[in-house]
Amino acid sequence: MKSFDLGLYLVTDRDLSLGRPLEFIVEEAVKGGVTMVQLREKACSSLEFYQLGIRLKKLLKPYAVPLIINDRLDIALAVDADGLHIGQSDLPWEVARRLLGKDKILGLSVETMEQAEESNKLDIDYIGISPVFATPTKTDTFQPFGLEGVKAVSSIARHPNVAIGGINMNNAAQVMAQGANGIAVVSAISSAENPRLAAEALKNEVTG
Ligand SMILES: Cc1ncc(COP(=O)(O)OP(=O)(O)O)c(N)n1
Ligand SMILES: Cc1ncsc1CCOP(=O)(O)O
Ligand SMILES: [Mg+2]
Repeated sequence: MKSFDLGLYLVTDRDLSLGRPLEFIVEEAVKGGVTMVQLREKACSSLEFYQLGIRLKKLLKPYAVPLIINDRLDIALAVDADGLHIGQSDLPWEVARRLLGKDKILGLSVETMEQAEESNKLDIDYIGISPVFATPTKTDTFQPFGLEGVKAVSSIARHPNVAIGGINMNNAAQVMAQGANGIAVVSAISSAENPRLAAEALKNEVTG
């Protein structure tokens, strides 16, 4: 059975990791309480993406933290990752599901209320509410949902949801209070001076 906890979801970005190795960020984050990890490296050759995936899979196995691959179904299959995260402009979810099989985790971003409603009909495992707030980490986004939007999506969503975009220590508790099942962050952990302490502090906000 696939089981996963969206509570505190780390999405990687080596460019925002202050020169530290990805493995260091990921392992410290997991020790601090991260429950899911997504390998999201936009400026990466296929070979490097594959090698990073293999290394992260090995690293995460003893912690039983799922590894999700961003965008690349081929890499998710090649490294036998726990799942794939796709957006509205990525491969169709049906194709991803067919090739991944029913036992892998499939996440889909929703950027509008209409997409959130549509996602209820799909054979996916979670939705990413994207973005909650505007963020310099990803600028090619739709209008941010804001806290009210997170509340509206959470109230209609049939799938578990994770909120993403501009989430940090100052707003994590408010995001959770809207009904989100978890928060996904890049910079709040990857760019923190101490990623383990940052993860611990965020986890406290999530668990209350
Ligand atoms: C958990 C989570 N939610 C949303 C996204 C954004 O995915 P997408 O819209 O495909 O954009 P890119 O990440 O590919 O730039 C995500 N990655 N993770
Ligand atoms: C990948 C992604 N999808 C929507 S916003 C975003 C980036 C979130 O980064 P940060 O947590 O640094 O705002
Ligand atoms: Mg994508």
